[in-house]
Amino acid sequence: MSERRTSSTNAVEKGTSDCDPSDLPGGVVEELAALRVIVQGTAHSTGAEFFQTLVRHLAHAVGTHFAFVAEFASPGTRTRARTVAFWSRDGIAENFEWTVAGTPCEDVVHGRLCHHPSGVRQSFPHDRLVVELGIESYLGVPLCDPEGKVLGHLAVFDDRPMPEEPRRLLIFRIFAARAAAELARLRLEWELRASEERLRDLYEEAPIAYVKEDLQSRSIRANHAALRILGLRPEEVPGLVGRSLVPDTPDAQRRVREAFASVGRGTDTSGVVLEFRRKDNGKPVWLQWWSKPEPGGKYTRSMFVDITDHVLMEQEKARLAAENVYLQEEIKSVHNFDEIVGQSPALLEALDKVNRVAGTDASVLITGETGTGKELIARAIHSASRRHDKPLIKLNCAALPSGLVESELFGHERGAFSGAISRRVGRFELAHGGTIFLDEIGEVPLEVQVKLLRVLQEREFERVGGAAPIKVDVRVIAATNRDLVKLIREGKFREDLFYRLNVFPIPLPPLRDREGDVPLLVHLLVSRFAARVGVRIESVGKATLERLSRYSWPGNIRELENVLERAVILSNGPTLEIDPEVFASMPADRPPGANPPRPPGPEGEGPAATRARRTTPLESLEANTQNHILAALELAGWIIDGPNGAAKILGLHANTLRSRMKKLGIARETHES
Ligand SMILES: Nc1ncnc2c1ncn2[C@@H]1O[C@H](COP(=O)(O)OP(=O)(O)OP(=O)(O)O)[C@@H](O)[C@H]1O
Repeated sequence: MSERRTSSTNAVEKGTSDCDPSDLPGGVVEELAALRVIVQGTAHSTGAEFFQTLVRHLAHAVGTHFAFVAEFASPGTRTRARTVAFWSRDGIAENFEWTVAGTPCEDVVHGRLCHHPSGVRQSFPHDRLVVELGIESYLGVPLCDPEGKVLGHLAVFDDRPMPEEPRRLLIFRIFAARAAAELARLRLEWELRASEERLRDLYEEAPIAYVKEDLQSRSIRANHAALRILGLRPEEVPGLVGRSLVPDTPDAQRRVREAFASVGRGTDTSGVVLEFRRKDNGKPVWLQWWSKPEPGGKYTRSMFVDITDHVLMEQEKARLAAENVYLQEEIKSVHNFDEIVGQSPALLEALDKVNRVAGTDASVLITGETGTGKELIARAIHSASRRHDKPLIKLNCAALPSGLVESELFGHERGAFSGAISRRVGRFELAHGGTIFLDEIGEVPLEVQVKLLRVLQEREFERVGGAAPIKVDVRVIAATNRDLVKLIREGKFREDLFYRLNVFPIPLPPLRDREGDVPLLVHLLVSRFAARVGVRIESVGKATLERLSRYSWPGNIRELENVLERAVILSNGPTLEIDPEVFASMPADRPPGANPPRPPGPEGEGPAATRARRTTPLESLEANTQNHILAALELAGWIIDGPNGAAKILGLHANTLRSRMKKLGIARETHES
């Protein structure tokens, strides 16, 4: 059939020019005429219009009042059919749908040509249309796709008999072949559209983001996931330069440069991690990105997934790791926070300031000679503040080469400078929610002082090599043994930073000004070292204690610690004695009544130190501690806890004091009796 049609079509095309139809046999002439009708009538139409033309011409060609083309109402079932074009007497009528069982179409839809020359009404008395129209005859043929699958059917019918006529059948078959071809084409078109729609839905609704862009990273198309992740509105997509969403940090720029270079070379980028900023709110997003150049080389197709949560987790891990390293360092240095010993007015005045400022968030500047307990005081302020359960992070600014102070304080991005292999979390970030203690603040390089000032004023900073500001909630405590006013005069310290830090100054007295504190410290430190070294020392020799009290201690408590630690290690009895030779060899010893010498270095130029002579009779460490606690209890009216309690005076935790009182047998009755 199709071979004949092909040759006939050619014949029609030729016939109009150089072939005389009267030379051909009769059947072929009929066929040619029918084909001409179809070709001319339907040449420029498709779909519904095509079928309407077809049924009109068919009815005329075979001489019937009625003709239709029908398809199945629902694909996959043959129980119901509906017309796609219906010719009724002298015009196109409304399409209709019907159940094929019990109608002349029933056999046709099952694949058989069916001709009822007459008697249709009698044979199908329940077919409403047949009865209504008074149908007498019927001719129907199935319409099949090239694989033989029935897609629908073509039928002509009439209220007059339709005798068997080869010519009519031939013409009918030609129309049927054309109708079948159009129906098959429509079906294919429909399937194509449906699959395109499915693909579009898949593309649009895919959980993975897809973007098509040119080699300058101008986007052409983006699916919903891409819009959602990048914070874009659909109308912002065409022409948007993807690179404009990459932050201006060395690391982010390098990554995107490398990714684009490899796409430009025609290679895939598989799974690179890129950092972007959302278009709508500038928030950072991290994407794992795959790009593939299109075969033409002009566009790339990219897909990406949002891994921001994962990256943030990694960063938090890095922060915790940094915190861990920091804490490990901290653990190595033993702190005795609750053991601020001393009752000299100079120390009590400093402790009173600690109490007053601890509860506020004010910056504190602790000044004093080396070894006077500045760090101890900083820790005491933090412990008594509302931030006590958050970290206290310390940085000794003098312990680092000046080039590293900035990155140590503020962290750095990967690749911020040569050697910055990975991103580093700075001490300010570690201290978030807590306190940062900047020891030796006078050593901070001028360029870093600017950044410090910004944190103090605005509570934000940027990592070295980073563009995005990082907000922090950190209380700053700084300490120095240098004369900052002098440094300001010399142009080495910023005045504005000084005033910001100096909101609440706490000057710590040197040990030589702490009248009466040396014996207390001696007893505390000797018992601490004895326990550590594992020796039993019950008292300190009278002469030794006098010498210790007389000495001017330019290195303050740290120097006292060193001397006592050495003495404890060398001790050979329950009474600690220090050879007078040791004092003779020490630079700052002074005879009783003599003015104390000034400590070495520029900071020694301070006010003349007061004399600190010790006249306490020799007693055991235990007795001394007992007396000391009793004195504090008396002073506090036997109140242990609270701001004016004995524990506060002694710089001890209330529970520690209670357990010591119990151990030493101190009770109020004892006092009252
Ligand atoms: N009042 C005190 N009671 C008990 N121990 C103290 C007291 N003050 C300081 N110390 C001890 O003295 C040592 C030195 O103190 P710290 O490190 O706080 O001094 P610093 O002023 O910060 O020193 P530097 O200026 O050298 O950094 C520490 O071991 C500390 O525990």
